[in-house]
Order: sequence, then C-alpha cells, then structure tokens
Amino acid sequence: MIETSGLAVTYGRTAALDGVDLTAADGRVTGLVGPNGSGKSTMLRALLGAVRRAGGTATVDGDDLASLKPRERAERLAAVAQEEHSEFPLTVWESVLLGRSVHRGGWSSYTDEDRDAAHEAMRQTGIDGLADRPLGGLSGGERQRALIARALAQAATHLLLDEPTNHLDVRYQHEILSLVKRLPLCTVTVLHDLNLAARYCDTLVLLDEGRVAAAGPPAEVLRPETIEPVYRIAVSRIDIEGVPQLLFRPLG
Ligand SMILES: Nc1ncnc2c1ncn2[C@@H]1O[C@H](COP(=O)(O)OP(=O)(O)OP(=O)(O)O)[C@@H](O)[C@H]1O
Repeated sequence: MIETSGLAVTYGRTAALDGVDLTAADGRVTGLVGPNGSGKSTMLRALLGAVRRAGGTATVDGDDLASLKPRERAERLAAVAQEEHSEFPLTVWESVLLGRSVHRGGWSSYTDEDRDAAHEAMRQTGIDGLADRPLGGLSGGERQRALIARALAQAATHLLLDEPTNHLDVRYQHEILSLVKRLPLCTVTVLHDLNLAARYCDTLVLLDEGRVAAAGPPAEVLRPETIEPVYRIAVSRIDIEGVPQLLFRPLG
C-alpha cells in the first residue's frame, strides 16, 4: 500500500503539489488524472524519492519512503517514466534483464531465475519476438511495452506508471491496461485518457493545480460537474455496462 498525507512539493516558487492525500491499495489500480501541469508526474517522482518533499508524509507499506535505501526502494517500487532514453545501445532482452539488477549484488551474474523472470515479463507484454532488437530501433509502442516488461521483471510489489498507454495503438492501450489490472500489485498510474481510466482503474485521484479536486471510484470522480471546471470543457456522460464514459463537446 502507498499512502501520502498532506504531500507538498515545490520547484523554486512553484507549488507543484499542495497537501495531496492518496491511498493506493494492494491489488488495485489507482489512476492519477488531471490537466497538463496539475502535478501528476511530480506525484510519481515524489513516490520514487526523485524530488524532495516540502511537507507531508509518503509511505510504502507503512515505511517512510524517505527512510528506504535505494535498493530497498527498488525492491518495493518499479517505475516506468514517460520518456526514457538510454545512452547504451541495449537490445530488448538486455534492457528487460536490467530490471533484475536490483536483485544482484555488485558484479554477480544473472541466474536462471532472473532469465525466467525476464522471459515471463516479455511474454506478458507481448514482446517475446523482439528480444534481439535494439531498444533504440523500436516503434514507440514496442518501446513502451519493453519498458513495462523491464518494470515487471523487477518483481517489485508496487508499480508506478507515467502514461503507460502513450504511443500505443488502441488495441495495445487496452491490452497493457488489462494486463496492469490483472497484476497482483499496488499500481499507481498517470493516465490522460479519462475513458481508459474509468475502465481500468479502481480508484481515481483527480489533481488540479497541485491539489486533489476529487478522489474515489471512477463513477464518483468522473461526474460532468466535477470534470468540467477542472478541464474547462463541456462534458456529457454515458454509462456502458456500469462504466462511465465521457464525451467532450467541441470548443467554440
Ligand atoms: N523540473 C521542474 N522545474 C520547475 N517546475 C516544474 C518542473 N517540473 C514540473 N514543474 C511544474 O510543476 C507543475 C506540475 O508539473 P507536472 O509535470 O507534475 O504536471 P503533470 O500533471 O504531470 O503535467 P503533464 O500532464 O503536462 O505531463 C507544473 O506547473 C510544471 O510546470
């Protein structure tokens, strides 16, 4: 479980997060949604310990994230950032295997268990056929799946994803999110697409200018009267098989 209370992060004079409370339960997908600049990526960075907190608390399974050593943090939290560019010309297989490095001390070599975990992560994300391809030569969608495979190979108990459907075609958007939903992990994911968020997240946290505008099950958060003032666009909602779906009206 990941919990934050009153979490605050500032960049210089900009308050990127201001008093954010979040509870992400085990075995559930928690979606971070909100307009551009509302603080979603900063929230993930704060959970990874990549930005300093200006206030509040952030815990993973009850332990203060700031107190964890890098290796302990990596054993608990795996992350896929929005854009990752490697300086090294790795193949997909080498990149996924790197997810196992957290379990290896110093220069020790990979074990059969590491290789099995890497194979399984590639199978789950549908990239087994790409093992020998250079990471730099993949399409955006293939690359995204390879990065998710590396995070799965890490076998952490908590997964942090920053727009995992970016670059994916509609079929893979659904495939990746349905995979994420099936994982027995505590997942926190940034999503821009509110209709995908409605379908695959158990809980949503709607951020607006660094504050929580609404939090709860998608059906409660995705109300037109909540969404319209935050995104500044008119919205109609229909519910399909109990899942809210939003239609946005053209501006002007
Ligand atoms: N490194 C930085 N230095 C200064 N300000 C930053 C930095 N990173 C983010 N910000 C500011 O912090 C606020 C939150 O940014 P953040 O990237 O967390 O938002 P976001 O919701 O992820 O946005 P997007 O949907 O556009 O990716 C914005 O006002 C942004 O300009």
